[in-house]
Amino acid sequence: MTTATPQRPTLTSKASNYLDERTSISTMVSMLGRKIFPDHWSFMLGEVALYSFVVILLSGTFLTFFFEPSMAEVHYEGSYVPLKGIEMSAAYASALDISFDIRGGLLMRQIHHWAALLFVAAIGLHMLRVFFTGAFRKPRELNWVIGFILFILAMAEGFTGYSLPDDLLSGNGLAIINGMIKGIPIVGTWISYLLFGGHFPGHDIVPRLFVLHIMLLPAILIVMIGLHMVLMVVNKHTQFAGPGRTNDNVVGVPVMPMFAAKAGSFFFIVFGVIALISATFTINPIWNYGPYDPSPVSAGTQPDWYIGFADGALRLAPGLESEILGLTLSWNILLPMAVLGLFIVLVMFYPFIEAWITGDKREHHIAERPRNNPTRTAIGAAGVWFYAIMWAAASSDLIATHFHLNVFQVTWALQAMLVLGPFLVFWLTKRIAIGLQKKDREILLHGYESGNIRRLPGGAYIEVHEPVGEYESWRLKSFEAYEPVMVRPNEQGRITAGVRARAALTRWFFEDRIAPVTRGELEAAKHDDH
Ligand code: HEM
Ligand code: HEM
Repeated sequence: MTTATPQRPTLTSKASNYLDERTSISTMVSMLGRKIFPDHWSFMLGEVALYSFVVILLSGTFLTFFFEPSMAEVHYEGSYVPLKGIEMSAAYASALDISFDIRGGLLMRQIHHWAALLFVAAIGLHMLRVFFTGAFRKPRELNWVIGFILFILAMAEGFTGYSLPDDLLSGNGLAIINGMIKGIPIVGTWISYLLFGGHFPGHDIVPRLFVLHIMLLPAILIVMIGLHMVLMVVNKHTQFAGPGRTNDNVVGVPVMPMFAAKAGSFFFIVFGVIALISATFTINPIWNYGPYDPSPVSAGTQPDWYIGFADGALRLAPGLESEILGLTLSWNILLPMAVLGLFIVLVMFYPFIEAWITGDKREHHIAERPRNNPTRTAIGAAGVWFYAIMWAAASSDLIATHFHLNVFQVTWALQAMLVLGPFLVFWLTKRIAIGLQKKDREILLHGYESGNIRRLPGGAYIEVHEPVGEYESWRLKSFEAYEPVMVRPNEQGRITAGVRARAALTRWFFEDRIAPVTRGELEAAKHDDH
């Protein structure tokens, strides 16, 4: 008989015991390790956002070592010959040094910039995925709001970063912001004075934006992303319908080891793709633009893609001004600011607005197929259209020059598309979604059309339908019934205007609703097919 010799503790086990005895971290690690993640390609978008943020942090830290956030005037003496001896700010000179005289500097600038572009794109698509699958419904409304704040913070990070190198483009961007601020009646001029430390452009804006860009905003972003992830774990992830997947379970792979291995490798893929793009495609060649000078106005320039919608909104606003009590009201600035503000508030609080309209207080853990909620999908499509037109309008001059059109006509066409387009897109999307629902109903009840026509002994012709597979049938059947809210008098027995408005909205939301297939209908269909 042999006795097992006790194994000597290894250095790692000793270290982990030491840590665990002092922090009880093992409980958390094992809980998190057992967490289940469902699998669907669209859940990758949030991950891309997360990993590109890590790339931004790494490259941004590198840039901070060499960037000089100062608007003190210097004469450029670096190795880029065309700008030699030119007067510029220390910030612009240091960004040129990073590009030409610091080893790996240009690649890092490009990695930082490309990662920022990808970051905001991934967030935008992630947000659309969450919206169109209804993943923002109870209990995830708060995480939607946190996510939306992240989106705003990301745009603020992008704008402040873009303004740091103090080249002609970043200066033009700041000039637009200055104009917008000054357009606010009464307080505008004062706010501009405070922000720029005197007359625009002043000498303070770059160091101020630098503090925001590398310290305050990233710190808030990191905390909010942490909160976003904690809430995601607490609420559990939604999953698409399938055999064995219910509102009360999550089917997928555990974090340890499968998901962690997958996520780890995916991080390196995202990093690799960003590095490859950055090594091969120029972004923001500031040496071509020259230092900022308020007098030259460059034509055909574009902001980073995610700021385009704000620029476009300004271009589409009618050039109206009125004077009240000696105050000039610039509607060309106030109107787009009000419309954008309203748009942002509506998107941010959409989960609460929809829940109020539908009166739905249930928890939802199954991601909805966009067609199964035609009104929401149509609202989303109309919103995307509205955003896309404002975004396209940021290039109205380029559209005109490229297609040899009159820039005024391009603006009028875009204005019409901005105002009328959302209604058309809403109607069209809703009809398509309802059409798809009807098709799903048909498939579920009678199977797929096979195109195979048979003649029966009695002479009649029938088309043979192929039965739906088990997985497909789960997908088609997973359709939650929604009911419009009933109008009820309040405690005083009165029907208030609020109740009436809610009733009208709920009717509108559920208009042309397709009811889910019932068990009775399925049985009857089976019987018919026999
Ligand atoms: C810095 C930006 C963001 C990062 C890094 C991020 C990251 C993530 C990740 C990794 C997930 C889990 C995987 C997935 O579902 O894709 C997730 C889920 C989620 N995110 Fe974000 N997100 C960000 C912004 C947003 C925005 C802008 C919104 C909405 C306005 C949002 C709303 C949500 C919601 C509701 C979930 C839970 C989804 C579910 O359970 O199906 N997030 N986020
Ligand atoms: C979501 C977060 C961030 C976004 C979207 C972002 C975006 C940008 C952009 C677009 C630029 C202009 C780059 C160029 O010159 O072509 C920039 C510059 C810069 N960023 Fe960031 N950034 C972020 C976070 C950070 C962080 C966390 C740091 C520091 C740790 C940082 C440090 C810098 C520095 C020093 C510059 C100026 C250098 C230069 O322009 O060459 N950034 N950022």
